Amino acid sequence: MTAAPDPARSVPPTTAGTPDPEIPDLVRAARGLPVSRTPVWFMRQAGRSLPEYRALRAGTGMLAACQDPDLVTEITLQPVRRHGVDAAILFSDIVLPLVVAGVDIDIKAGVGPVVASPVRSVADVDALPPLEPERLAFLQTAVRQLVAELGPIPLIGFAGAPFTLATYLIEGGPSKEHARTKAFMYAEPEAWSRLLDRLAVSAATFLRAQVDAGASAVQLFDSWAGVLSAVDYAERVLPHSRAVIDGLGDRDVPRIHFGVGTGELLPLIGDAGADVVGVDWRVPLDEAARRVGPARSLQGNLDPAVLLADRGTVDREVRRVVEQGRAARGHIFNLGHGVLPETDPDVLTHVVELVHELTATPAGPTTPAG
Ligand SMILES: Cc1c2[nH]c(c1CCC(=O)O)Cc1[nH]c(c(CCC(=O)O)c1C)Cc1[nH]c(c(CCC(=O)O)c1C)Cc1[nH]c(c(C)c1CCC(=O)O)C2
Repeated sequence: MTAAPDPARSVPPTTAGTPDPEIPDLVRAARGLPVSRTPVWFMRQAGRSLPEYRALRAGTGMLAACQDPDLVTEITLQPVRRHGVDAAILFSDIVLPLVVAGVDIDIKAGVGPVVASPVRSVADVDALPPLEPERLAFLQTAVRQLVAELGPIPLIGFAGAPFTLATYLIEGGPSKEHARTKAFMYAEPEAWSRLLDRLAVSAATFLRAQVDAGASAVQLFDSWAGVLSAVDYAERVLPHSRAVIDGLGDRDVPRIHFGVGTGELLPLIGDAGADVVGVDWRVPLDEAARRVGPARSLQGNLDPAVLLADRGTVDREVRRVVEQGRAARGHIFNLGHGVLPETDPDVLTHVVELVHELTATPAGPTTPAG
């Protein structure tokens, strides 16, 4: 599916004394190693912007599709074939571990996850069923099929972080202010901590299942963490997100950690244990690199709405993100949040080509930091 690795590339050792030219650019960028060109993928690349996705999904509910290994495989591959992105992301959803464990959740089209009985008390927390790893056999089948089909292209596994999952469980569905969630966090600190502990355990189980079946990297989505102050995030959320990442043990895969509106939290998001901090469009990548420090790479951060503008604007903004990304230890090009459903897929393909063109190094690898 991609060109054979270029033997002329000199790839530094990743483990003492063993240079490995087989390591994909995504993994190298995540580790701050030289890349042949900046890797690109898009959050929500598999989904409603693609007509072939809408055709395949017709008549199948979102959660049913996520539990059908053949559908998961095909939907995950669609954007890789069409756009030539440098990574696939497993077609699934952050609420899937809860659904598989037996929590009554539906994903309503155009709305998002809706929880039948929201969590509002300690008793509700204790009643949440645990996720038995054996119930993830379908997911591991999908991952194995994908790894076989993808060849050298890495598959990113993912999970929802405890805070973001807690917002759905407590609110009962999507919300803007997350007021009930915060009220529960302040009023019931012990129940809160117990809830996030449980969510961390199931997120870690979900990630391990994907990595053990062959995923090459993982992303922890804490999409809504940006609604918290740095102090509350540090004290009441970060330890639980760290527990998810620590739950991967010594599995040697890069960890990407992302949230929206997290400008003030960027150093903490890194501290929770990420190799790569995902950044939305609000903070330019050179400034994000200063906030995160030299020990981590960055992912992001084109505003998804830019893709709805004219070609000149798209090109200018892509160039800006690429240039600002050079300040980071390593840069994985992405959007600042998911692809909007109304995006023209041809524009996504164009962005992949442009990023590759702007960052290709025919004479050999570059070090993004200079
Ligand atoms: C918060 C969150 C959710 N799910 C996810 C997050 C974190 C990322 C983010 O912040 O966007 C993660 C997610 N959800 C989905 C993926 C698949 C992989 C990918 O292409 O990125 C991933 C990584 C598929 C999906 N998840 C969902 C869809 C759309 C459902 C459909 O096609 O009918 C897809 C493709 C549904 C969903 N699920 C959720 C929402 C808010 C929605 C959108 C509701 C809507 O607009 O319809 C919860």
